[in-house]
Amino acid sequence: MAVEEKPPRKTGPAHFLAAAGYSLAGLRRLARESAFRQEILLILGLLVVFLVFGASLAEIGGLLALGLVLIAVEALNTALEVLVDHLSPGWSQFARDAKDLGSLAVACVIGAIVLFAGIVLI
Ligand SMILES: Nc1ncnc2c1ncn2[C@@H]1O[C@H](COP(=O)(O)OP(=O)(O)OP(=O)(O)O)[C@@H](O)[C@H]1O
Repeated sequence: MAVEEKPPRKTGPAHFLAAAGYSLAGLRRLARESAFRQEILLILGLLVVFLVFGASLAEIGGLLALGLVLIAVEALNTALEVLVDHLSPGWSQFARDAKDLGSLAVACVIGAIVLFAGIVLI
């Protein structure tokens, strides 16, 4: 297997700009996942409900912060799925465990968001 040479490491402001570009590329990749698009709809839907019910700035900030945590966990879960699919094109127990654990992590954050929204709105 041919090994591609790594580009030289960037430092200082160039590193900061490059990292922002990598994150944007990650966001574009994540946007191809239907689960991610549904999670964004959940956050936006709850945001509208919070605004209609006159939630405080702190409550809206809490929702947005939890939404960012959900995006972060979904990004890591997608990274894990990409690796697992590459390592195990067929069925295997480790692939199943890894994907199920990733799903659990996402489900926990969605549970935290639903709990938070329930507490704010009740
Ligand atoms: N290669 C595999 N070997 C064994 N089980 C697998 C494999 N790929 C997927 N699974 C099982 O199928 C489930 C769904 O996997 P799939 O790849 O369809 O994820 P997904 O539904 O796209 O996840 P998400 O909604 O988080 O994107 C996994 O949680 C796992 O239990």
